[in-house]
Amino acid sequence: MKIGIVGATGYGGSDLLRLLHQHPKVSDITLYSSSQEGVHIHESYPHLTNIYEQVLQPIDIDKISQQVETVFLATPPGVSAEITEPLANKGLKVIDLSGDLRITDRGVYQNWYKRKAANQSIIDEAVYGLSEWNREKIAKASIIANPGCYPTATLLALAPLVKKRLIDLDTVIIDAKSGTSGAGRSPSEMTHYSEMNENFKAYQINQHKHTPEIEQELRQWDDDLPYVTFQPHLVPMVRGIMTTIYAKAKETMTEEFLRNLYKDTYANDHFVRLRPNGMYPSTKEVFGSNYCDIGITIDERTQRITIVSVIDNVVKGASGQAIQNLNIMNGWSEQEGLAFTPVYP
Ligand SMILES: NC(=O)C1=CN([C@@H]2O[C@H](COP(=O)(O)OP(=O)(O)OC[C@H]3O[C@@H](n4cnc5c(N)ncnc54)[C@H](OP(=O)(O)O)[C@@H]3O)[C@@H](O)[C@H]2O)C=CC1
Ligand SMILES: CC(=O)N[C@@H](CCC(=O)OP(=O)(O)O)C(=O)O
Repeated sequence: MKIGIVGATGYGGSDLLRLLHQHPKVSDITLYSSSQEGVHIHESYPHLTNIYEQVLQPIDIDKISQQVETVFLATPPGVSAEITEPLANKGLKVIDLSGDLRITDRGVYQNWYKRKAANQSIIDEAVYGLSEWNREKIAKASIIANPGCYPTATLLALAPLVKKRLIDLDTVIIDAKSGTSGAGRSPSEMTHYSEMNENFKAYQINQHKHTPEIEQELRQWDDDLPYVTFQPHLVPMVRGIMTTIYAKAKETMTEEFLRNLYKDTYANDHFVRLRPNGMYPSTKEVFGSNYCDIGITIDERTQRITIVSVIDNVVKGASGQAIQNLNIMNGWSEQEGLAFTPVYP
């Protein structure tokens, strides 16, 4: 299949290149850039030397439509809102890694992203690409809104409980920590070495744009949901997200019941792995991979449930889940191009 990547010079784009290199169904990749036309990709990323020889092409919708069949948009907010529609009108399939097409209510998007939303028709056409929970819709979709990194870790962790309406939703607290690659490649004051080395910060308290995305998806499963508390932190590492989620059980439940619920729910989902009783995952255990690892317990004294989930933010939180969705859209095995072990240590 002929694939295009817009934004290949960013972290999400370069990780797509890493994974697609060993994807058996992808033979031909064209790279597009808004700022580095004519430059070889390995000049921007020397680690790709002798692996990718492509020269970055300008973002010209007509040319893209002649060159590729499916295009990944690994671009900052605002870009997909502009270019998804013209690309789709040319018959291309689009997998968007940004947040532009995830929020179905334009007013909510504009409120949290502080920018103009995409046209409603293109938002309505996009399918939210949480692979494990939306397979049937993804299989028929032409446009995918790939989930945000924090929402991926959060929704996979909460889904079994929320779908069965087993927790009081106004007690949910999502305490999330991310490595700095989540902020992209462009230098920023928040993430540069002196700011982050030997440091740990909470940021965007009560203002993070992933809050409405998490609420929107949880509401599809339990319409009792008012709001959740979601709090991200930056930690001094490059890749990885850990969410520690606390929620109160509606009715008395045992540890055994809880474990069986998660085991049964994800029994056929290769990329979601449940830790045995008393064990909790750490970010290194999924580093560089498409896995989401989950540990769960209940304090039978307080009936408070604690769920710990980890992902690699760039892979399951972006490029890997985007490829999982490409596989589903094409009827290929979900593991194509993604079947490798995490990098450890
Ligand atoms: N990093 C992560 O962990 C995750 C990222 N995401 C989302 O994926 C998207 C990409 O993220 P990431 O790769 O980290 O970001 P980066 O900042 O690393 O890269 C974004 C790329 O977009 C391109 N770009 C910038 N402005 C424009 C423009 N006006 N038109 C077209 N292309 C443009 C740039 O390439 P060039 O100058 O060559 O055009 C740049 O390299 C973002 O929306 C992000 O929020 C989602 C989940 C996780
Ligand atoms: C550490 C860090 O800065 N992380 C980013 C999350 C990146 C992301 O997933 O953003 P999109 O929803 O646009 O895809 C943030 O907090 O904004």
